[in-house]
Amino acid sequence: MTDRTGIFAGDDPFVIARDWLAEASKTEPNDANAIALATVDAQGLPDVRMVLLKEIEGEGENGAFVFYTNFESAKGSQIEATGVASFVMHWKSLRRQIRVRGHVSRVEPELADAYYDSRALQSRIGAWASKQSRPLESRAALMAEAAKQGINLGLRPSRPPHWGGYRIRPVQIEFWADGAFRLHDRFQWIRRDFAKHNSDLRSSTNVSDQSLWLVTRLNP
Ligand SMILES: Cc1cc2nc3c(=O)[nH]c(=O)nc-3n(C[C@H](O)[C@H](O)[C@H](O)COP(=O)(O)O)c2cc1C
Repeated sequence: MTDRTGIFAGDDPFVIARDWLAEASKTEPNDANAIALATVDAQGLPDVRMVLLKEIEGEGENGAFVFYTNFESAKGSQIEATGVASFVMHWKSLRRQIRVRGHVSRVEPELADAYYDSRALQSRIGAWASKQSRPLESRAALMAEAAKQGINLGLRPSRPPHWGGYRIRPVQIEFWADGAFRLHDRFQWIRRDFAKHNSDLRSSTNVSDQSLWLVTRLNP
């Protein structure tokens, strides 16, 4: 049992996350959907950068977070090698954060095509022109490449094979809201199947409880 009320109330973390993001979209000056996405490299060294969260999909078993990028970028290589990522989003205007850890897979090509096609033409051309995260001789070289691609690709470019979406299926989601005197509220949602395989969490799982998530209030 938890004493979850107000902004923390609800049976599904994806519904709560969507509500919080909708609220933040009204109060943030820009990019309320920006997330700091963390991955690890082959040495286990963490890496982090901002990306834009493009979708909070579904709920329950089917819930997920989606962003788009270049598969051959540093983050792309790290995700392809490890299959995991985490992110945090923080809204200064609301004084709230959401943290997510999970498994990552590519979104279906048809879905990525649809999102790609919805973008501005210059952005679609940019996805072809940029070899994201690899060295670039000069800004002029990038502009020349974009101009060249623009001529070759025409007005309806297809999605580049190296560009698409990643879907994060969380094993853990935490909702945090600022409280007076640093006595913040924190609620951690952990997938029960994940908790069972994690020795630090196993003791807190109730085998008779069939719900998908184990929800725990944490000390600030
Ligand atoms: C607010 C903000 C939003 C961004 N959104 C994206 C994005 O959606 N996708 C992306 O590939 N890069 C995005 N970037 C750029 C990334 O932070 C990063 O520079 C780039 O993806 C290369 O990262 P990597 O070398 O770790 O792969 C964004 C940057 C900022 C500051």
